[in-house]
Amino acid sequence: MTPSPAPIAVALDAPDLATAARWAGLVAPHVTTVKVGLELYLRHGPDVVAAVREAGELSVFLDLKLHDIPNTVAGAARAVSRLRPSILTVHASGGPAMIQAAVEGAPGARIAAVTVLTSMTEADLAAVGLAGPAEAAVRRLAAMAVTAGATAVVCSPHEVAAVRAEVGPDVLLITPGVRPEGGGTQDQARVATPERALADGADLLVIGRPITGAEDPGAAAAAIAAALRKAG
Ligand SMILES: O=C(O)c1cc(=O)[nH]c(=O)n1[C@@H]1O[C@H](COP(=O)(O)O)[C@@H](O)[C@H]1O
Repeated sequence: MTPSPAPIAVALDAPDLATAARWAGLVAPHVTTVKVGLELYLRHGPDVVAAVREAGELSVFLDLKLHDIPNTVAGAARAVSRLRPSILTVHASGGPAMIQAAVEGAPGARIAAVTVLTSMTEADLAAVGLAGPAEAAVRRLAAMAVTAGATAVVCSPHEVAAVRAEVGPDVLLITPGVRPEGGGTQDQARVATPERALADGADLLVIGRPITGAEDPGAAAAAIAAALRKAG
C-alpha cells in the first residue's frame, strides 16, 4: 500500500518552469503540497501554477507575501484567486485591515500571515526596530492576524509551540526553516528538524533546498516523509 503523502510543501524555488514542473512531478507521490514563490511567479506568472498542477495531485501554495495598502492587496488577492491556490501568503506586519482585505479578495484560499521571517536573527529584529525575543513579536503578529481573519500562520519551528498556545487548534501552522539533521542552514536562522517542528505543533512543513538541491529530489522527499512517519 502506498503511504499517504506527508504534510510537506516543497518550495519550488526554481529558475525556470521546466525545472519546477520536473521537481513537482518527482515529489508528488510523497508530499501534499508544492509552493510557488516569488522567483517563479515573477518570471512565469499564472502559467507556472497550471504547469505544477499538471505534474501531480498536489495542492498549490502561492507564496507571494503580499504587503501593501488594503485596497491594493484586495485587488492582488482577487487577481490570483482565479488560480485557486490552497494557500496565499501576506506579511502579517501589513496590519489587520490589509489582512482582512486579502481574506475578502481571495475567499477560496486560506490566507497565511507570515510573522517574522525565518531568516531573521535577534540582531536583524533589533535593526528593524523589533526589540526583544522573536517569540514575542511572532505571538503578537499571529494573534492579530487570526483576529483579522487569517486562517493560517507562518512562523519558524522555534515559535510554533507558542503560536499554537496563542491561536488554538483550528489555525493551520506552517513552518519554513526546516532542516533534516546534519543539513546546512544556508540563509535560514531559526531552524529545526522536520520531526521537531511537527512534534511542536506544525501542520505543514515548508522545505525547499534540502529536497530540491538533492541529486534525486523524489528520493529526498520520500526519505523525509518516511522519517516523519517513523517519528509520528
Ligand atoms: O512564507 C514562506 O514560505 C517563508 C517564510 C519565512 O519566514 N521563511 C521562509 O524561508 N519562507 C519560504 O520558505 C522556503 C524555504 O526554503 P528552503 O530554505 O530552501 O527550505 C523559501 O521558499 C522561502 O521563501
